[in-house]
Order: sequence, then C-alpha cells, then structure tokens
Amino acid sequence: MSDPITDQRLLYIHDQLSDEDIQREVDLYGPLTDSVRQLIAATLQTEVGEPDVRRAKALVEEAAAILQERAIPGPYGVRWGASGWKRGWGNAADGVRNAVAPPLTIQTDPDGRTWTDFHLGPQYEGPAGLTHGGVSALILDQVLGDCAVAAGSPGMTGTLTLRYRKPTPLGDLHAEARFDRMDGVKAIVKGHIADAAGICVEAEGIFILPRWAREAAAASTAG
Ligand SMILES: CCCCCCCCCCCC(=O)SCCNC(=O)CCNC(=O)[C@H](O)C(C)(C)COP(=O)(O)OP(=O)(O)OC[C@H]1O[C@@H](n2cnc3c(N)ncnc32)[C@H](O)[C@@H]1OP(=O)(O)O
Repeated sequence: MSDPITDQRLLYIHDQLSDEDIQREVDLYGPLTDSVRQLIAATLQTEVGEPDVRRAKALVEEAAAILQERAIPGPYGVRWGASGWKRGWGNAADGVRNAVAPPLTIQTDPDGRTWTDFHLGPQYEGPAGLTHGGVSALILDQVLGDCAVAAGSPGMTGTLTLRYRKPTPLGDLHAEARFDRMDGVKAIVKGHIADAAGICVEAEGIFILPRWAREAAAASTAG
C-alpha cells in the first residue's frame, strides 16, 4: 500500500535541468497557460450563439487531446534544476503551468517582507462581484508561506487564521506578509490582502516543517 509521506517526498525532484532549458520551458508553457487562463474567463463570459459554443467545445477537446498524447501521470511536484532554480509549476497560486493560478508573482524585499500585486478576473468570484473567500485564503496561504521560506523557516501550513474585514473586490489587489516570530518549530507569519481603499482580509499563519523533513535535516547536520 502506498505511504502518503513517501509519495509526497518522491514529488520533490532534483532533475538537474540547465537554466537555459528551464527558460525554454518558461517561454513555451507560460504563453500556453496564459491562453488557457483567457479561455477560462471567456467560457464564463461568452454570449455567442449555440453553434459557436459547440464549435469552441470541439476545438478545446481537440487541444486537450493533443496535450494528453504525452503527459505525466499525476501532479507536477516541486523540481529543482542544476543551479537550484525551483519550479513549483503545478502550484495552484503561482504555478507557471497552472491556468487555475491567478497567477501571483511574489517578491521579497531585503527586509524579508513578501508581497505581490495581482489581478483577479471573473473566475474568482464568490459573492456577486466579489472575491471568493477561499481564493483569498489560497493567496494568503502562498504569500505567508513564501514569507516563512524567505525567513529561513519553510514549512507546511499548520494553521491559517483569517479575518475578512471588508468585502474583497475582484480586479487589482495587493497582498503582503511579514515574519512575526518563531515558537519552537513553528514559524508565525502575518499578512493581509488590500484593495486601493485599504485592508480587506487579515491573516496569521503557523508554518511547520514536517517531522520527516526536520529529522532529515537533523541527520544531514549530524552526518
Ligand atoms: C519540505 C516541505 C517544505 C514546504 C514548503 C512549502 C511552502 C508552500 C506554501 C503553501 C502552503 C500549503 O499549501 S501547505 C498545504 C496545507 N497544509 C497541510 O496539508 C499540512 C498538513 N499537516 C501536516 O503535514 C502536519 O500536521 C504538520 C507538518 C503541520 C505538523 O506535523 P508534525 O511536524 O508531525 O507536527 P508535530 O511534530 O506533532 O508538532 C510540532 C509542533 O507543531 C504543533 N502543531 C502541529 N500541528 C499543528 C497545526 N496544524 N497547527 C498549529 N500547530 C501545530 C505541535 O503542537 C508542536 O508544537 P510544540 O509542542 O513544539 O509547541
């Protein structure tokens, strides 16, 4: 029977791709992902007639069949190239090859603050005209998680606490996070999403490096 921790560890892959090869993949797959993202919004917003909807469906199915001719069987995982270039390209918040991702481009300032300016289209709607609360959680999970990484304390999200202070519009938004403190093995990070008028959602996250990773790190230091 498969063990979920072993399965997860197998998806952290060092494939030694060169930076040139990785850049070629970014240039190839990034535009494909953007096109699919446009397709998602167009599927939601279109008002064309029935024949055009049916024609579009056939074309989309043809495109999917072309891409599925050769494909990995499961998740993309997290991969590192020869220089250490990390590719979490399946990530639902910022994956280069994931059309579901808004996408986020997360930056880190020298003082450790992580932030991103991003745009949410109509496919992220929850209440009418507003951002779905789960999408806000997705974004804050990623921005706070990256902040923990930048602070030298990477980890899985143990707890994410949100306070939705005012409705979050769709459109242009900003998210940021700051490392707050360590509490034993737990990294505490705080952050928010804001629109032009101010903070919409506040968040506090507890990030914990899983026990197996802590033990592996301790063993490599000891050895
Ligand atoms: C390589 C990866 C890089 C990963 C880097 C990736 C960054 C990506 C950012 C996106 C983040 C995600 O979406 S992550 C996906 C969503 N999250 C998950 O699926 C996590 C599922 N849960 C787990 O894997 C596990 O429960 C962990 C890792 C959270 C904790 O397991 P553990 O490491 O075995 O914990 P354990 O030794 O028992 O406890 C250590 C300490 O943490 C406390 N603690 C335990 N669980 C929790 C909790 N949920 N919330 C608060 N605190 C907790 C304990 O009380 C204890 O405190 P004390 O006694 O020491 O005081």
